[in-house]
Amino acid sequence: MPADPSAPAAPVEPIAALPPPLDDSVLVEVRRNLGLITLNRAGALNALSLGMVRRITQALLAWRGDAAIAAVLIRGAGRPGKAPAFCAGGDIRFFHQAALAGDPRLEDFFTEEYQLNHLVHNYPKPYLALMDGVVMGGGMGISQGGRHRVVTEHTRMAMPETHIGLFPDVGGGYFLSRCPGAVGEYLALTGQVIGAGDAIGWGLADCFVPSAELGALVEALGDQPMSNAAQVAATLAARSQPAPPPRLSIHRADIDRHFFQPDVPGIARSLAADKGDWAAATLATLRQRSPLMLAVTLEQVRRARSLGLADDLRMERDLVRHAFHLRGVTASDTVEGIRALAVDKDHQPRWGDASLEAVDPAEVAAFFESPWPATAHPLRHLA
Ligand SMILES: C/C=C/C(=O)SCCNC(=O)CCNC(=O)[C@H](O)C(C)(C)COP(=O)(O)OP(=O)(O)OC[C@H]1O[C@@H](n2cnc3c(N)ncnc32)[C@H](O)[C@@H]1OP(=O)(O)O
Repeated sequence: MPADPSAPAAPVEPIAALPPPLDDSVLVEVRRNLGLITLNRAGALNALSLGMVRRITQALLAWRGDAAIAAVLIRGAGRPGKAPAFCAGGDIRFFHQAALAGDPRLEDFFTEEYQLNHLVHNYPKPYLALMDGVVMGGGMGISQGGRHRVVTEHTRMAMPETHIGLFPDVGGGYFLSRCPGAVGEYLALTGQVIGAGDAIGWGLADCFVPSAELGALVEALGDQPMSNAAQVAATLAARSQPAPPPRLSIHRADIDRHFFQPDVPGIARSLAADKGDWAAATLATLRQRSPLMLAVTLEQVRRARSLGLADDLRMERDLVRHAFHLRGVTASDTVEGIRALAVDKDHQPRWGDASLEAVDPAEVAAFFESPWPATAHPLRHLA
């Protein structure tokens, strides 16, 4: 069974002291002054396991104080003949299995992944994320805090968690709520996939490099002596190109009008009153999502707007604990959502609430009550 949340948490273990994983799911190498991390689990679109989170964390901590390392770059290994993937998020099949088995590594996963997200955001050296292909969920968590977020023509970016009855975690509240207007609410609730142009336009990426140029970029960064951030930026700028035009930005006024409504039923009513095709498709998407987790997600993004990263991650750590346990594991919309998408693959989740209107506001409020006293919160040490 998972640990009793009211019990004092064990002291936080220094991550650097953890043993490395036994497999090659993350490749870590140094090329002259570049620390290079390659997610190497292409068969699962580089979805993150606990071992991968630990290995990335270990490398970043080791390089943080290493004067020979001028920059860090993270990328995803590809599959021959298939579209590239950076990272499709946390390993949701593991979440499902571990939740049903009461495996305590599920709790460790979220604590350590959120710590890693915080480390990336606060990394003192240039951190480049090559977001070529799928970059979703946990993939966003290890890239959004980076100084140079590179997108390509293959980028398929999303925080798709409401699709699996979850909410956009890994700092999603923090970075989505910083998008312009109500774009954060829109992306969080719908899980809409965006490409390079919209990602740059909405502040979720910094520059565009064609996918075929990424190999040369890595070579250039790893071949030359580098000692400062300006050299890294110049090497990247030399290969950057103008981004392709955004596709969804034409809907910005509608996004703001509908997604600034006070609650999810209000957003649905506003979309229903709009006779356009985009509004109808967007409403249809919302109706497929977990009503409870839509309500939680809207509240999360709105609270996060006035939170710093550390407080946002602490809030998300509370929320993720509740997502699996507040209703009991077997009645959790998250467990059900993962089952439908990735385990049975029937794409027919049976959510706990019959409609958007049926969600109990008191239950939503309970998600925002921490299961831990502040002195025992698993992320109490994050500043
Ligand atoms: C704390 C962290 C939280 C999170 O990050 S929550 C997770 C957020 N991410 C997601 O919800 C994305 C889940 N994945 C998908 O929705 C789809 O994949 C994609 C849209 C990304 C791509 O779809 P397509 O191109 O059709 O590929 P495919 O056949 O679904 O995936 C190839 C293989 O990769 C596995 N896989 C993909 N994403 C994950 C994941 N996040 N965790 C574990 N496995 C994953 C699949 O199951 C499959 O595997 P097989 O070939 O054995 O059926």
